[in-house]
Amino acid sequence: MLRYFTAGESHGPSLTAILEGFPAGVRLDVELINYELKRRQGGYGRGKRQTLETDLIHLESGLYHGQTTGAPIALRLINNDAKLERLKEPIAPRGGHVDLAGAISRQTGIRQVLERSSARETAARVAVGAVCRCLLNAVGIDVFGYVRELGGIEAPPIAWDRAIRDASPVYTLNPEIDPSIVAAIDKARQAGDTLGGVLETIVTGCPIGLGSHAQHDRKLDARLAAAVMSIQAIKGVEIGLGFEAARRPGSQVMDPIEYQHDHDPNDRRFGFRRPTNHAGGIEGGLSNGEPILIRAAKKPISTMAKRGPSVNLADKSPHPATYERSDVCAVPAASVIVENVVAFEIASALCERYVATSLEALHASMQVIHDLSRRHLETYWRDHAPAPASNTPTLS
Ligand SMILES: Cc1cc2nc3c(=O)[nH]c(=O)nc-3n(C[C@H](O)[C@H](O)[C@H](O)COP(=O)(O)O)c2cc1C
Ligand SMILES: C=C(O[C@@H]1CC(C(=O)O)=C[C@@H](OP(=O)(O)O)[C@H]1O)C(=O)O
Repeated sequence: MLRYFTAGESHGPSLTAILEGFPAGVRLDVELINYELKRRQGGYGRGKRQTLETDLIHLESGLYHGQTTGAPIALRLINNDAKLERLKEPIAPRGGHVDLAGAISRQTGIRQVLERSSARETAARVAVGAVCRCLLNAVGIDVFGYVRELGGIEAPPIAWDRAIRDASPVYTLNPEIDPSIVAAIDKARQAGDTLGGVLETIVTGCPIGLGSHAQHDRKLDARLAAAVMSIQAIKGVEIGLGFEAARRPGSQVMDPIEYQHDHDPNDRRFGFRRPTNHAGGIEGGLSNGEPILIRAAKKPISTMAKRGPSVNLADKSPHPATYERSDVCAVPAASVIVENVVAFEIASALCERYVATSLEALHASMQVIHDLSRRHLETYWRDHAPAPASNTPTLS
């Protein structure tokens, strides 16, 4: 199992993450990690802060000649806009933020709680996820995300192609590609308002059996949902059809099972095919070999230039919520964050399933378990199939 912690305030000197349990022998691709960090900083609608920060990874432990050693990996990101001690205390808590509940429950000012709950922290989580991608890439697992909807406008379907995704307006500041979404963000900004959206992430190449059917906190869907829900401003998570499944009869939800006899012996699905993937690649808490589909809803940014109603905490009189420099839309950034927290959860489930303390051990263990499963499929039901006229009781 992998685990990580993050530390750091939004305007403190730096963000730190410590990742533990990561296998030895993985070459960490610093360019890939910095690319993910850069993608998180992008997208149309972000505020001035992203022009001040240049998120570059500092790998401070757990490496020897560029390869992981199996020891905890410490990751650090420097905040250019570090000015925590000079920032003013907000007087009117912002709805939708930790401000009021945090200050009351911790007996502090608002500043002490908002600095830590800020989504600046997600830079550290993306760095952790990007490290995990280095492991996933080595075993043929890919995690890919995109914006599905923004401000109620459906984004054009995006091909599963990185070049196309990265050229999309939701990841760049190029307004020509999807003018309606860009116009909606501009309109919200002019009105002092903000926009949310819907994100989709797809994991391909997952072997069958990540997660657990046997214990609540090890189910893969539960772990993914918790991880995605823990991202700032995410308010809904669906796997596969999600809420749509509740509206359909069973016959339009259950994915048929088919078998391809002439499949490749190394096929991670052992020849089984599902013509639909309404389950989103997870059944009974286990990955089933189909692409894992996760959808997340991001609420609009709560800090609005037009300032919602609040209360002055000094005299308790009505007062507009404190406004600080803020994003108008961070939906594209949230998509990158979802991808990377998902990458961590998949890597963690992978290390757990294959008891991997090194990349070499992971490869070997994946092969051994694959061969074992093939043999099992060939022999178990041949040896255990009930006789045609058997009296074996069935449930009725
Ligand atoms: C990438 C990203 C950027 C964000 N930027 C802002 C921002 O500039 N201003 C703001 O008020 N909230 C922003 N948020 C949302 C807040 O962090 C979040 O709403 C807040 O911490 C309260 O948490 P909750 O919405 O999960 O309850 C951002 C969220 C994400 C994921
Ligand atoms: C700093 C980041 O996002 C910040 C997340 C955030 C919030 O309240 O969540 C508020 C803003 O902070 P600031 O007031 O300093 O501009 C965002 O810029 C980042 O994503 O790197």
